[in-house]
Amino acid sequence: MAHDEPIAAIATAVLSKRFNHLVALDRVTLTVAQGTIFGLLGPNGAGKSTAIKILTTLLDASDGLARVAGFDVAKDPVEVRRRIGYVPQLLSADGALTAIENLNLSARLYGLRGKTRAARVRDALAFAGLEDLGDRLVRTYSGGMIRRLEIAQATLHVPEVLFLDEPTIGLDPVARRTVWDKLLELRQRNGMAILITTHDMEEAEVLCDELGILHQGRLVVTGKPEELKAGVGPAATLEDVFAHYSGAVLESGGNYREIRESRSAMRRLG
Ligand SMILES: Nc1ncnc2c1ncn2[C@@H]1O[C@H](COP(=O)(O)OP(=O)(O)OP(=O)(O)O)[C@@H](O)[C@H]1O
Repeated sequence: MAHDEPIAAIATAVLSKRFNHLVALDRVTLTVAQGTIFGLLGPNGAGKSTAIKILTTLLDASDGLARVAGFDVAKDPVEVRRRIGYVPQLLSADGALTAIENLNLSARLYGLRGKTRAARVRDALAFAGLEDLGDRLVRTYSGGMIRRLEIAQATLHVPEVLFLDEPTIGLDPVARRTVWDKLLELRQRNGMAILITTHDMEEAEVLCDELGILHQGRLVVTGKPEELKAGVGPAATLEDVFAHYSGAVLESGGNYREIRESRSAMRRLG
């Protein structure tokens, strides 16, 4: 490998995870370049969340290697954590606090202080489009506003790689599009690499530069949306690609169990 080759945002080699006898991730080898928005697709139980948890240092792999922003997740987890942001599947903002309080809390956790902290919180509030609502309790926000706040919280320290687990599940089409715009803005402004999991084929097509399909823990294909479609057939849609590689057909709107879970989390906040 040439010395001046840029460090990959994410690089895994034969990464595996077993839960007792269940193989949740099976020898996954993947590279995501800096500045790429990568969409990880796959039916329920395919291993998407497990992959994100290993890459964000929340879970140990059973075998194989994973490097994020150039650091080994097993050997240098603290260095990895400094360089990543993570928006989990269930809501993470605190509904009993205001947006400004939530942002200040995250900023403290990232070790930001004084004027830098105040400036970052101000910028983050503007980024989330919540300047006029920063003093309101988050439980009064819509789902889209909460998601924008969570993305702002997860990027206060300007990470090199941002992970989002089903970022737009349960959002209406307008709110969903606003979240896409925010992610595109982060990529454009900071060259951030972004890895999302999704069941939403429109999201995969419109937002993602590259896709990977996980099926029973195995990464069965990766490529740009256009390449994947062309590989399946002349008039193939991404739904066809998904069905071809995973044998699964998506119900419209994605997975219902998850939508129910995210809605019940929103109810808890409200
Ligand atoms: N802590 C755990 N203990 C045992 N099994 C687990 C654990 N976490 C995940 N699994 C199993 O590992 C497999 C992969 O789960 P994972 O949550 O990564 O899938 P996913 O692709 O994210 O699915 P979904 O789309 O439903 O979120 C599933 O069979 C799941 O039941």
